[in-house]
Amino acid sequence: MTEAIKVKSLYFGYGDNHVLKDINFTIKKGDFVSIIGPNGSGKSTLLKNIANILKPEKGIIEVDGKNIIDYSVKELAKKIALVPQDTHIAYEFNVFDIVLMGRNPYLKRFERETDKDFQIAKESLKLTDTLHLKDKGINNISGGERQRVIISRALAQQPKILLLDEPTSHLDINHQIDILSLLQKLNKEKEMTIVVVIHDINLAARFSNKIILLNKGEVLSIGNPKEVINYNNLENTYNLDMIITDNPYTNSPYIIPLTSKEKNNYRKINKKVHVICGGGTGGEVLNKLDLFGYRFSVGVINIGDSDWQLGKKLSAELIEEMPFTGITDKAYKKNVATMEKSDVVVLTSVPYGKGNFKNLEAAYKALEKGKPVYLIDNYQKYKRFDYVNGKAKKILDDMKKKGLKLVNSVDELLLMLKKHV
Ligand SMILES: Nc1ncnc2c1ncn2[C@@H]1O[C@H](COP(=O)(O)OP(=O)(O)OP(=O)(O)O)[C@@H](O)[C@H]1O
Repeated sequence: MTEAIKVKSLYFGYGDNHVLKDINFTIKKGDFVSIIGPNGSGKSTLLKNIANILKPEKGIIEVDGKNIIDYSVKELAKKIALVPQDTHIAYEFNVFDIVLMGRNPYLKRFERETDKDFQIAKESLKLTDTLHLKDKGINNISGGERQRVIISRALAQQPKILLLDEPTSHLDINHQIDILSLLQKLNKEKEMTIVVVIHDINLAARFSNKIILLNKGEVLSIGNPKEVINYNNLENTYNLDMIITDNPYTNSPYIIPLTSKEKNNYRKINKKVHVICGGGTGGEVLNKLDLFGYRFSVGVINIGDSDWQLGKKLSAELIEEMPFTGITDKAYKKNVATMEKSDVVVLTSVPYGKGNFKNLEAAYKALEKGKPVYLIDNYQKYKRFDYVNGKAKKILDDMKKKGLKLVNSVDELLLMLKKHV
């Protein structure tokens, strides 16, 4: 059995407020899953359903292949521990006693904790760097310290699956990284399945292998960080303008939200960029040119190509060719004329074959006429990009000698483009 949690057609409502609608997903053993989504999208409610604190209206939740309603409370507590969002505790217990409560599922009625239980509680405190607080009252420590103590209580429970509702919300940046690194360690070394509700999308992308994006009580997207963190998913869900780039240190997607003021500032740029792309290689550059307020054209591009679709959505000027057709002379000439009217020409790392080679020739011509031409150079990622017997490589080498400017990323391109503004 590789499935830790399986949620099938789950519906849940608070009275008439139908919060979760037809939720379906599987979490595998050893997954590190982040649940993200705007306020009120149902994240905490989903977690509480999985922890059997709330009962679904409809649907089934299985843990380790068994319906959660078929577990006894203690048996389920040995499988799953929940760190709730609100860690406030009404009574004045001391920290150590609180963590020791994590051992309850392992004790029989009226049975006292053994040395082993005390040892496990102590180790759990050590893991979250809170052992020094063990004799303090739970309500006489800071919110961040209490959050770490409650995580220790969950660890003392020695669960196979750890559910955490915004475990970093009260933590300073240092402890945020500490706790997430600890979860990562438990995940890797003890194969503990981790499910966190988290607002920080960048942390979610960095630490988890799977993200569930909730919107209005439905799963809008599920997959690895690169599959879920994209413009379409996030702009619609959060109603926000943003830049999505790569975190160069972790190779995970990284978003920079923009205020409408920042966006409007970019809108003042009145320079025209012509982009030669295709097959999705233009996605990031077209989105960012649009966001930063450049006017841009795309071509020659086949109708139906994913970059053509994006260009159309962004209302770019398109120099088109019929689907699966090589570039005709007519389209080539139009492309050359469009480049002449542009301030800058940008080439993505698109592979060249017979069909699109004329685009490279047109760019060469523009460069020779003194037009600034940039290449976003990711060709090292390709096994092969030249399907015209070395002609594409030769023309690019010649262009480099004649002043083709190389940049490594779209962000670097944007910095360079500022010079032309
Ligand atoms: N105990 C409750 N009784 C009635 N309605 C509730 C209750 N708890 C949550 N809700 C409602 O259910 C919806 C989903 O809430 P939930 O807390 O699951 O969202 P969330 O995605 O975790 O939000 P946040 O990011 O703000 O923590 C909201 O409309 C909320 O007002």
